[in-house]
Amino acid sequence: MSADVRPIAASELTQWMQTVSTGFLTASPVTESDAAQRARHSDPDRIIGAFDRDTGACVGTLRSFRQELTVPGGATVVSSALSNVTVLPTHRRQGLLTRMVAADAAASAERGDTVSTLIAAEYPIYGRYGYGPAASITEWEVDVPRAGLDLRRSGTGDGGRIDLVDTAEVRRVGPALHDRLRGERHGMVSRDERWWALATGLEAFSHRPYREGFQAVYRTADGEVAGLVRYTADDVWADAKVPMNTVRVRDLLAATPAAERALWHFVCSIDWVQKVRSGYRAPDDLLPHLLPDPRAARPVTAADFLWVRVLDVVRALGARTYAVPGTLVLEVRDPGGPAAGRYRLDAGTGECARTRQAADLSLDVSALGALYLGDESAVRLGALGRVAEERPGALALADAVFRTARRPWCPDVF
Ligand SMILES: CC(=O)SCCNC(=O)CCNC(=O)[C@H](O)C(C)(C)COP(=O)(O)OP(=O)(O)OC[C@H]1O[C@@H](n2cnc3c(N)ncnc32)[C@H](O)[C@@H]1OP(=O)(O)O
Repeated sequence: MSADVRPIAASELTQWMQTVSTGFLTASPVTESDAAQRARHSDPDRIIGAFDRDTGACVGTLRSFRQELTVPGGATVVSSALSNVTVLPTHRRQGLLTRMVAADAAASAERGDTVSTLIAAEYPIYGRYGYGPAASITEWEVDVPRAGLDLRRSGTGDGGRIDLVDTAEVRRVGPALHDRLRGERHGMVSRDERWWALATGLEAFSHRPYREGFQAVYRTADGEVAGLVRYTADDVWADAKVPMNTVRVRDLLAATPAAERALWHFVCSIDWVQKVRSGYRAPDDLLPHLLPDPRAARPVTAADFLWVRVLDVVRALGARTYAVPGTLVLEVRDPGGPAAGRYRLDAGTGECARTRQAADLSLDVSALGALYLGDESAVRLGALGRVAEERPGALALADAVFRTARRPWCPDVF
């Protein structure tokens, strides 16, 4: 079976979306109005399909879009974010994904994007294309009775207040709060107006209906919005009328430690709620330690999450800040890719440039992606044979230079 890989025509969008749906094991049909919605919010040149030459059917999909990724220090770099990657089970392992990624990477290089990002469905897929796991997540389940919070009274205890709000208020205050937070937290990615419309049910695809929930805003004593939580709850009662409900946090943004504490205490002290699922948080999230008994928060998922592929090493390394000064010469392997070469990073000034000096470390571009946001340790990658030390002491220096005090956090699936 041979196939053509190319940007799709507008008339092929419904079929393309149906292929995405099938690839993601969703059986519900995609409608013309779903396609019209997707068309309104996508760049048509960046929707790629693989088409079977015998049947003309769309058998593979990949879409990219412009995203801003916050790097250590608070600056952002432009990323080509990959999404909706599927190949039908009838056409898998024939190299279609490889061809679609190559088509998108060529366009990305032409645009001059600094990195490419994605949320990997499965670990083994993307390393071969130069992506490295750059930010991990942990989800906790809080056993509310064990947490030891005072469930008798509500209130923040810090002069701030929490109010339940409607979704329109979330759309009104959410974007500015998110922008404030992503200016401080590396690993976060931009959200556009459409993101908020989908998250709050203003828009929805028919094959992916919106789930109604609750939302609350934290304001400081001065009335400034400093936190937001969106959550859903189930309605489960066990025998003997024991409430067994679980709250699932869909989004919790807090610009200050006070807001973070208040919002977690709020969701962990709602009547009838036995368990709180935190959603995907950074592995060093404060949640467990905001509870009188941190052991009440049990990690239920700990995994890689955001993957980064560095495309332009000079711009990528020049955009972030570094924990300590020091110079490192990196030999980056990227066969046939744009990142290949030798680079000198001056962590003191934050400057990075191509060089002919002898390398201190050599590594694949995927290992550079893993180091980029400060989540991974160069020493650990050295022990795993993924970074080679060409000058004694260079691994330890790279460890100190690249690591960050807080771990990166990407709260969004895209
Ligand atoms: C960013 C996102 O959207 S993540 C979502 C990814 N999509 C999914 O997981 C949906 C279900 N899976 C699929 O649709 C497909 O199996 C895909 C897209 C993962 C892979 O598509 P394919 O066309 O089969 O991949 P392709 O044939 O190009 O594979 C290239 C290489 O990757 C390997 N590979 C591909 N998928 C996997 C996998 N899931 N696990 C391990 N190896 C894999 C192949 O074996 C092949 O290796 P080789 O070059 O050594 O022979």
